[in-house]
Amino acid sequence: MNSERVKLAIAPIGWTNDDMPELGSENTFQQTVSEMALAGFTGSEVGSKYPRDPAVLKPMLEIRGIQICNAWFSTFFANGDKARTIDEFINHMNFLHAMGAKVIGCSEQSKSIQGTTLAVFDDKPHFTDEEWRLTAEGYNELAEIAAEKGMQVALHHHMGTGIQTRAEIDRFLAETNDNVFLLYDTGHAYYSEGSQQEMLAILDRYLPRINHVHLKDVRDDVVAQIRNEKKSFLDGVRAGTFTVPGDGVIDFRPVFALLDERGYTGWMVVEAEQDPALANPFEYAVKARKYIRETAGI
Ligand SMILES: O=C1C[C@@H](O)[C@H](O)[C@@H](O)C1=O
Ligand SMILES: [Co+2]
Repeated sequence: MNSERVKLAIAPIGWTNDDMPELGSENTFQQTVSEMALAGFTGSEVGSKYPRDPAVLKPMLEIRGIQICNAWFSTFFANGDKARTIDEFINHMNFLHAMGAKVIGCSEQSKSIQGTTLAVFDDKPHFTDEEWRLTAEGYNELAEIAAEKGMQVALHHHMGTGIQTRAEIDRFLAETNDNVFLLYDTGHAYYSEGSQQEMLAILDRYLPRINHVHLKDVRDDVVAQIRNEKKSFLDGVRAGTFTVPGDGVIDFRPVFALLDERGYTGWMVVEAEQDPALANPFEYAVKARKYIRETAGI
């Protein structure tokens, strides 16, 4: 891959999991960002332990050679919560803008079960036509707001949400304007669709609308257990659904080849939430960095 076009980041969720803050509560912000840099990454997303004042955060990252490339934002358009979503989005966008990020990765969380004890496969929400309309309208508006700052909005397809499956990604991108992008997460695409082929089909079809990439690997045996035993998304994370690229079932070589051939420009973010007591975050960050160097050549 071309390191002029593609930059490598890692998410803090492997050190401290904001969805379950008891996982990795002992890991400090400074340890997290120091280990990211030591493992060879130049970017990060934002975790709950990061100082939220850009004047404080920026120098602490700059000294370690780390840039902020994105931070998760939850939207609630399908619920009809447009005014509150847009207000909070503007604050979030201004923070990311001050940090120099170009992308705002959002997830439509209306009716989401990702943080609950419900079965992730059986109990996921399905939007009505009206909920789809509200969601598309909301994202079109976010994209316009972001463009005023020279930024772009991306939708993170996610297990347990109304935009999880390949068909739901198709519908979202068909109903939104071309300036609404997709945050492509290998782990969620594989987990939802169940195969490398389907995961790659999403990437292949929507590459021109993909402006941010999350690299997660998946443990197939854990996914099978979650499906068969009707467990929740978070049960899966605790049991080890996800791991770093090169440590699970996904072959990342075709992912890197497609991105490279089609001129993808932006960040690839290693994002592998697992229990830090079982998977030492620094060790796994080094493992991921080595695998990417060997398979993507960057
Ligand atoms: O981008 C992400 C952020 C996390 O909070 C989430 O649960 C994870 O699975 C993910 O892909
Ligand atoms: Co992700």
